[in-house]
Amino acid sequence: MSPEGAPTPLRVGTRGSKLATTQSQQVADLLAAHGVPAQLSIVTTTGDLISGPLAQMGGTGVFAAALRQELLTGGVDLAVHSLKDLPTQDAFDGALALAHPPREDPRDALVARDGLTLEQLPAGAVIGTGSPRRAAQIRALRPDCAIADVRGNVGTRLSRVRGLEHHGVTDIGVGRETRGDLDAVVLAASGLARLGLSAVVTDFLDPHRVLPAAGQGCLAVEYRTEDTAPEVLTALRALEDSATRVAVRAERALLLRLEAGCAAPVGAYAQLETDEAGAPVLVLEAVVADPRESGLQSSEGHSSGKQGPEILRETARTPLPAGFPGVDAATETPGARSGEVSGRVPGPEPLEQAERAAARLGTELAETLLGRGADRYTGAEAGRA
Ligand SMILES: NCc1[nH]cc(CCC(=O)O)c1CC(=O)O
Repeated sequence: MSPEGAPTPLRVGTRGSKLATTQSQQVADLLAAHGVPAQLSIVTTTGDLISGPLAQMGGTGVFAAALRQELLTGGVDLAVHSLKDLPTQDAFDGALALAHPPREDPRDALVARDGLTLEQLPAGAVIGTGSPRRAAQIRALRPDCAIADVRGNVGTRLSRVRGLEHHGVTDIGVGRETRGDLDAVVLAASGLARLGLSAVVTDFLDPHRVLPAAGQGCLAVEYRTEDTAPEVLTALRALEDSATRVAVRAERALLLRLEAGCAAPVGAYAQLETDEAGAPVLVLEAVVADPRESGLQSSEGHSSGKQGPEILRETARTPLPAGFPGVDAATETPGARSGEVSGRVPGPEPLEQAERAAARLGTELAETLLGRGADRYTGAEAGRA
């Protein structure tokens, strides 16, 4: 607020891509609906000017780093990220924190020619993706199909599918000769939905068969812990979803323990369930794939290996505090529920307790995977694949 009381719009930092500005505007609109007028402030990075294989120069983390820098130095008041592109390491000693709006569709989506599903694609079909995680899992299901390395924004990728050449015609970097050269591409369902493009999806892939990236489908709103205005904190709390917060805590703890970056062949998906007695349980599924048989590595080109890559798969679960997430932990006071939890020693608040359990779950599942040799495929070396 200015001294006169007229609201100064909050500056919401965002990347400049159509997907980024669309989803950031959705957050700005939510903030406005909660009484905090907000406008986008596009943060351009050197990475945005390069159309080459970004994953090989350190991945999408470079975009997040530039946004975070702008937030830390006060150039913007908030930053909106796709959570899956946000590095897991906290390098800022608590100077920044995240609010988590409810997760949207976590699934990967196949966009194929002629309305085909993954199952219906003919043998020899070529499927485009730049993600070793998607490539490996798709190859495991369809070892008779080939993978093509596809990069670029959503429009560019869609234009590679035969019949969808009209997408992305104004994008820089899409060559006329590569339009329509593939049978299908795989993209995040949430990204397509935010752009109003869900109708192009021909097969929503079961998230238990093709595990999404940690945090896929989630936006994260980052803010400074020291000097964010109280009315902004109130608005952020209103768009916060505790079930999402706890699920992604488990997924990202797994990633952190595996020392895996956003380009690593790791899938992780956590969901809140209830056990037979109706008590809340967090279930975490994870895969670590061998990227060498994914068909993405250049030495192989379009891989034609007879069998798909090795996939390490594990599932683990942990109980959560009774009542979670039905209670609004943000407004709860420790004594408020003492009637319901009689006989229990007063402990940390349910949300905090749930987050700790989630982080432990992720770390322990990562250790199980490491015990099975997952370090062969993740970490500094393999993450470049
Ligand atoms: N790596 C690119 C990226 N980062 C975030 C999304 C949108 C989905 C999301 O917010 O999780 C996408 C597009 C895609 O993976 O198809």
